[in-house]
Amino acid sequence: MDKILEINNLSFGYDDKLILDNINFEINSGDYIGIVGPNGSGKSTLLKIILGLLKPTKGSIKLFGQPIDSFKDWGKIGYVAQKAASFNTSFPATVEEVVSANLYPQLGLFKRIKKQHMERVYEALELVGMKEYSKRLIGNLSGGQQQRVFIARTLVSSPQMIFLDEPTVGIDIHSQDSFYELLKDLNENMHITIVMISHDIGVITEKANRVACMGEKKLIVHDKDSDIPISSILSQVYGEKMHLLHHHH
Ligand SMILES: Nc1ncnc2c1ncn2[C@@H]1O[C@H](COP(=O)(O)OP(=O)(O)OP(=O)(O)O)[C@@H](O)[C@H]1O
Repeated sequence: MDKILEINNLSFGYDDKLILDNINFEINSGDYIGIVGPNGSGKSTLLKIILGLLKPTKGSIKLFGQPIDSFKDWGKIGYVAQKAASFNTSFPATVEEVVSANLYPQLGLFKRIKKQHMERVYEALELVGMKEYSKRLIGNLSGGQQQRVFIARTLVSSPQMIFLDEPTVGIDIHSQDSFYELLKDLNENMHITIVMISHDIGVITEKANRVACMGEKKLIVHDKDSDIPISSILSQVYGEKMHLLHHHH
């Protein structure tokens, strides 16, 4: 199996406050990983380090076999943030403009987008079921539809791995279900590796094939087919609060 992310002995702190303490973690091609953990445990910090936005204090990270410092192929890695609640209804960009904006890093800043590039945009929108909304303003769509557009936006760079940071916060339950169907489809049929941060342990344990649990500055990884029940790992990290968090839809 191809390792697409390798983290060795990683530590990180903001100023002198240690957040991650000697973490080891690997992601294989085709994984569907959920990252869970209490508020403030360091999930977003870990993600920012993996995306090259923060530098580790100690340890090493390899992306697709390459040390992160010399890694250039960022198109292989997609990123979808929390629901872009900040779009107001008159935000002046259409769906196809939002998606095609992600073509510029590949084209170079001053190249024009041509017809064949727009075909990729429409293909991506078709894949996420949003092609008919191409000309609509992004701010006029529901939260669930916007998240689909943001998936399409990452797809135009043909990513092999997509990170999502609490992508369904503020999205109604039916749209959440179809959003998870889309992720499953990307993972199983397009073989895109999915790494999703979520507070919803019920969803993560159901959808992901590995769960990485952040707590006490450490990351504990649980495989779906392991003999150890996931509840024992979660209760180490969440303690007494766990029964409040563990629910299924
Ligand atoms: N830029 C920063 N400077 C200093 N401390 C920070 C900074 N960003 C985050 N922290 C602190 O680092 C810790 C980890 O934060 P982080 O956002 O990574 O946690 P998280 O697990 O993603 O939390 P949540 O689930 O609430 O989003 C928290 O104690 C937070 O207050």
